[in-house]
Amino acid sequence: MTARIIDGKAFAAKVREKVAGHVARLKEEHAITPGLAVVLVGEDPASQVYVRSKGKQTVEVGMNSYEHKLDADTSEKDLLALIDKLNNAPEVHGILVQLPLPGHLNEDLVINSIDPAKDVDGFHISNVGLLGTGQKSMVPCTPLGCLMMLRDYHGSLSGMDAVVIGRSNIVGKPMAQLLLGDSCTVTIAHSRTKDIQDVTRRADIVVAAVGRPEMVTGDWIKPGATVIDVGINRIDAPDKGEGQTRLVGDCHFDSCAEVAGAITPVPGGVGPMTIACLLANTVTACCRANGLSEPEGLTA
Ligand SMILES: NC(=O)C1=CN([C@@H]2O[C@H](COP(=O)(O)OP(=O)(O)OC[C@H]3O[C@@H](n4cnc5c(N)ncnc54)[C@H](OP(=O)(O)O)[C@@H]3O)[C@@H](O)[C@H]2O)C=CC1
Ligand SMILES: Nc1nc(=O)c2c([nH]1)NC[C@@H]1CN(c3ccc(C(=O)N[C@@H](CCC(=O)O)C(=O)O)cc3)C=[N+]21
Repeated sequence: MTARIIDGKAFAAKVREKVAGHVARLKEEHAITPGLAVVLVGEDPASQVYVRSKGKQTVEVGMNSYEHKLDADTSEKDLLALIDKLNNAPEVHGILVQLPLPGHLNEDLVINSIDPAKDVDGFHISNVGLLGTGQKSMVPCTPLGCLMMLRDYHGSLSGMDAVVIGRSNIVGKPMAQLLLGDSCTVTIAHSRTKDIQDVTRRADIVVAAVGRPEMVTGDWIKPGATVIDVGINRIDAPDKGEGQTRLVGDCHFDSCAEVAGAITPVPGGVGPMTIACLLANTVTACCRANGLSEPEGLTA
């Protein structure tokens, strides 16, 4: 079998188009421009790339982008003061604090200081609790993007066996909640899972969010299953020349694609959908903040 490739890049472009349509409507009918504030502490080069690309795409869909770059040694007090200012700024509808934060900053404290209504990452404990109890919330962007692609490909996910590899608060756990919400039978695997290949081989859907380059190989996959590769790993690529690197996922693409029914590539899979969902969440947050009906099909 050769898997169908789920084109996250093309899907993300469609989501951004929808978002742009809603932004135009908000501007014309209500004179409101949605605004997204991104806070970056420190100078991690990978984070800088993401922040730049988020800012660019935010502007491309017609929203306002506010970038706040703080020194790596910024105090917790100063960061919390900035978040407080953004919480109270009416032109800011979404706030994202890029993770990971430098070690001296308490991530939980910082995230929980964001107004939950502006928490477009969906990481605030209130949003986590709302998602876990099936109530309306802000849904984390990466799992939301995965869910959109799965729903688009399968239609209904009801009754499917899904295995999520990874139990982080930002990907694995919310992904499992969303799949459960769509009535999958969900298993969460992690570094202590025994005979993990046997677990994944039973799954109709495998979502890999591990952070280990190409760990999941074709023999882990049931023939015809759908593989969603969340991993973003930069590895050395001496074949491309000295000092060159390439991006790979947590799944070994070629061997998985031989067995799977469908698979997302890296790059061009989950990554672009994550940013598109961030923009979607910002529009949703803006509509809710203004008591307007929220766009359909852009949230879970
Ligand atoms: N495409 C996108 O938009 C995004 C991509 N990512 C990427 O997704 C990946 C995961 O990110 P994140 O969730 O933040 O990572 P974390 O490091 O927070 O979590 C990794 C999870 O994988 C588990 N794990 C580690 N090693 C193994 C193993 N050998 N077998 C089984 N499970 C294992 C860990 O288990 P345990 O809990 O037991 O330690 C943990 O639960 C990374 O590659 C990251 O770059 C992340 C965010 C967005
Ligand atoms: N508060 C917070 N929210 C996040 O959502 C968040 C974060 N912190 N910290 C870092 C991770 C990582 N992340 C990615 C987003 C897009 C791509 C993406 O677009 N990737 C492209 C390739 C980009 C490249 O070439 O480097 C692709 O997969 O095709 C990747 C990774 C969001 N994260």
